[in-house]
Amino acid sequence: MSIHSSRLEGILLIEPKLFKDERGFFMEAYNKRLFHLHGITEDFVQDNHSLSKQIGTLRGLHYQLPPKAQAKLIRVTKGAIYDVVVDLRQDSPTFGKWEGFMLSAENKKQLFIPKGFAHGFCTLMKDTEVQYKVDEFYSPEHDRGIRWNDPHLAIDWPVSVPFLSSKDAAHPFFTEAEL
Ligand SMILES: Cc1cn([C@H]2C[C@H](O)[C@@H](COP(=O)(O)OP(=O)(O)O[C@H]3O[C@@H](C)C(=O)[C@@H](O)[C@H]3O)O2)c(=O)[nH]c1=O
Repeated sequence: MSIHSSRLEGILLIEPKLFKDERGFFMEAYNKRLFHLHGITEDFVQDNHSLSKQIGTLRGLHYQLPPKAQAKLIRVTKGAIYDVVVDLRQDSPTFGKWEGFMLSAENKKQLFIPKGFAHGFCTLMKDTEVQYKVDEFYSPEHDRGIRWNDPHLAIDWPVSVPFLSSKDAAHPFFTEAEL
C-alpha cells in the first residue's frame, strides 16, 4: 500500500495494493501490522456503514467532543464521494482550514482522519455506500456538527443545493461551534 500525507498534518490518503485477476480483485482493506508500521496505531472499535441514495447527499460536518473524539478510516465500497475534513485543533497552524479528497469504489482510496477534525462528505453517484472504522464508540452526548456551507470555511463542495438531514441543515457556524 502507499500512503500520502496532506497539507493538514495527520491526514493520510492511503492506496491499498490491489491484486487483479480473471475473477476480479483482492485487497487488504485493513491490516493492523501494516497500518501500525505507517503510524496508524489507533485501536478501532466500531465499523460504520451508510448508504446514500441520492446524488448530492451531504452528511456533515461531524465530530465528537473529547474525551470521545474519534479517529476515522474512511472508504467507499459503492459509488463515489467528495470527502472533506476541517482542522479543529486550536493549536494547529492549519486550524479552520479544510481539504477535500475524491474517494470511490473504483479508486479504492482510503482517508485516515485523526482526532481533532470535523468530517463530512457529498455523494457523487447514486446509491453510494461508505464504510469507516472509528476508534471511539458513538456518543450522542458528544456528537457535534458545523454547518456545511459556513462562509468562513468556504468549502468548495461539488453541489450548491445538497440533500441534507434536518440535523445537518441546522448546525452552528464554525465560530460558534463548541470545540
Ligand atoms: C454515527 C452514528 C449514528 N447512529 C445513529 C444515530 C441516528 O439515529 C442515525 C443516523 O445518524 P447520523 O445522522 O448522525 O448519521 P451520519 O450523518 O451518517 O453520521 C456520520 O456522518 C459522517 C460524515 C461521519 O463522519 C460519521 O462519524 C457520522 O457522524 O444513526 C448510531 O447509532 N451510531 C453511530 O455511530
